[in-house]
Amino acid sequence: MHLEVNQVSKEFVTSRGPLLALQDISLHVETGEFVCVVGSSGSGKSTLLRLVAGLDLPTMGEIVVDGAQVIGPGRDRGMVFQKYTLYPWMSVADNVGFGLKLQGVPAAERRKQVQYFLNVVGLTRFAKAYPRELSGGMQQRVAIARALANQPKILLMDEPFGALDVQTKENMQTFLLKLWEETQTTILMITHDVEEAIFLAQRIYVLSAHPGTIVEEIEISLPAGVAEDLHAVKHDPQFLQYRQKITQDLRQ
Ligand SMILES: Nc1ncnc2c1ncn2[C@@H]1O[C@H](COP(=O)(O)OP(=O)(O)OP(=O)(O)O)[C@@H](O)[C@H]1O
Repeated sequence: MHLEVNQVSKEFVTSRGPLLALQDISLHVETGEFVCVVGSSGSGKSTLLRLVAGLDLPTMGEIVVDGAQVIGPGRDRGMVFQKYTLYPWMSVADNVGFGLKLQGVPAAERRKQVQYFLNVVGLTRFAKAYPRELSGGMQQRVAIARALANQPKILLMDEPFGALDVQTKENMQTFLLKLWEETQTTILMITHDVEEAIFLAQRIYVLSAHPGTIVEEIEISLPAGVAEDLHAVKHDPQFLQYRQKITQDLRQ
């Protein structure tokens, strides 16, 4: 898997004239990587992810996945949004299997896949439950299972934990890091949360606002002993250095 965003700009036409949301964005994600784009509100993060998802098209530049230009949504890119986007009338299992059903995967095979991915996100016991019976964090885990069930080349995550309370958010961050390590899923995630980005990503692009431009690319390397412990890592000198640098970049 090789995702490339090449010199992408996006201009919106608004009632107050043209608005340049993204300017000359170039980035890449390789197989198995966990990459975060961090930016403040209005820096164009959602716009960028929508372009990668193929939900909208760039004004200039191109987005390429494994040599093919993105011209619309595709199963090779799985999406997880901030708002829970589960179908309320479907059970958890049916939500996870929905994409497989659309693809025409036979019922028996579908059941196997659904079981597998529910197990991956630790929700086997809730297969028959309905979304309204689950907490926010659990619903987001179902959404992740649903995206993974389609076996995308890359998982695109738009502030997936933005709507969760602090405790649930921390649990989900730890969960996602473990899931990424175990499944070797390629992930591109956008967030405004600098600490979240440093904890999760191997590489971070910092997006500054008006217009959205990439001002920095940072490789993250944290000491093995604390890298997977969200609380310990926040006191690590290296972590604090990254945080200071990114916070400074965001203020530019
Ligand atoms: N469809 C649209 N039409 C016009 N302007 C838009 C549209 N979508 C986004 N914008 C503008 O583009 C800019 C970037 O918006 P975007 O939602 O991508 O930012 P963001 O970084 O995701 O912000 P937030 O973190 O607050 O969600 C904003 O100024 C926004 O008003």
